[in-house]
Amino acid sequence: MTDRLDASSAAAASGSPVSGVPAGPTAAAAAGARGLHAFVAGLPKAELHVHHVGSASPRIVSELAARHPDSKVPTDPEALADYFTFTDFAHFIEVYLSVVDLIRTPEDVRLLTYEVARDLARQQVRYAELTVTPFSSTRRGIDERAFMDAIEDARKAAEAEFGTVLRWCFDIPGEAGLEAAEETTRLATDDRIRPEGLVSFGLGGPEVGVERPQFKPYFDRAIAAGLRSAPHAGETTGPQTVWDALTHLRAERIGHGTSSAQDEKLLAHLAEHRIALEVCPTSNIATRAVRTLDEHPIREFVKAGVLVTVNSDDPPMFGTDLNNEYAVAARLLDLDERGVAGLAKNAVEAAFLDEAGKARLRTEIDAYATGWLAP
Ligand SMILES: Nc1ncnc2c1ncn2[C@@H]1O[C@H](CCC(=O)c2cccc(C(=O)O)c2)[C@@H](O)[C@H]1O
Ligand SMILES: [Zn+2]
Repeated sequence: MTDRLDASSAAAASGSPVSGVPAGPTAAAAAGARGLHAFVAGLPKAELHVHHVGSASPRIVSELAARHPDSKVPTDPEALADYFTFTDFAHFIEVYLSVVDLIRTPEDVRLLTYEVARDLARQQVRYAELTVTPFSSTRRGIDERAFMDAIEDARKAAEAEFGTVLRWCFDIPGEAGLEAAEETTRLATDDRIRPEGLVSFGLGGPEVGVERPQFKPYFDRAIAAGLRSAPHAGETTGPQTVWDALTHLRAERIGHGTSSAQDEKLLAHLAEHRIALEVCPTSNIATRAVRTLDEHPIREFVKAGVLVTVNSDDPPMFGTDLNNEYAVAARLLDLDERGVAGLAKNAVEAAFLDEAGKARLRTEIDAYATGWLAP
């Protein structure tokens, strides 16, 4: 499909004003691409779909692997790149869990979290909602109180030292079933244990055979406790999974939602109700959820007026980072700098952040884009 959107319609559809023009297919485009990468690198950003363990850098993973020689995870960063090559989604989960197995002490948790925050700050990420799976750590023997203290300690240090604001999304690893759902809900709603930075509740892992409606009681409890709902859906299964997340889990945002493009009514519903899709282009290719980037449905989403946010999911595992995901989205949507700034502002609109915080981020993005584009 080659229905290329020009920057104006793309950015307009994505909810932000633009007067930019699409880069032409010439040397100017090459210069523009270089300029665009530089623009993205400095652009203040918010990231809404990025996993805690999935963000462990090769350096951190190899350091943790060295601490645990019994692990099959390579200690050599180069070998790790091969190790992070997946044949399908199930293989991705298997590799993901082998990294989860490396996180064995509260010190491992704090080191991981602080370094992830450092990597986000390096990309000018001012605000990130990090998806954390506490069940996977508590069931592996990490004390729940120590776990919460470790992530909160790193969160506060990151805000003080990097200026990056972190919030948590606690997600249920759905394939682990209702035991995991109960434990995750308890950790997310018990005021004696839930961390101050917790804002949302999610559902991750394989979708095949993991029907969303069964988790309704747990999402009801989390929402009643003031948490926002942002489950994965439509990543490796069809649009019905997205419908189920909307109707049974009262999703306010959808992780991936890739298969939404197969259902016109669903696209219209998402657009009408401003339910953001947390789009992670390279993730979808790496896990084989989508065959090639040119076949990625992000253009259909924008064309349908859906609120599209750009995210990295598990960046080191997918050989990417958030800046690269913005560059990929800009290429697929044929965006200039103003259009890319519009994507950043989409993430601010969809963030589970108070209005004052959103206003600050919007001002930062506008000031940066204006400064960049000034003659
Ligand atoms: N793109 C992604 N799409 C979906 N999820 C993703 C993605 N990236 C990262 N995740 C994370 O993968 C985990 C999967 C954990 C899991 O399935 C599982 C199954 C059985 C037992 C246990 C256990 O811990 O004992 C865990 C989830 O927690 C989720 O947060
Ligand atoms: Zn994810």
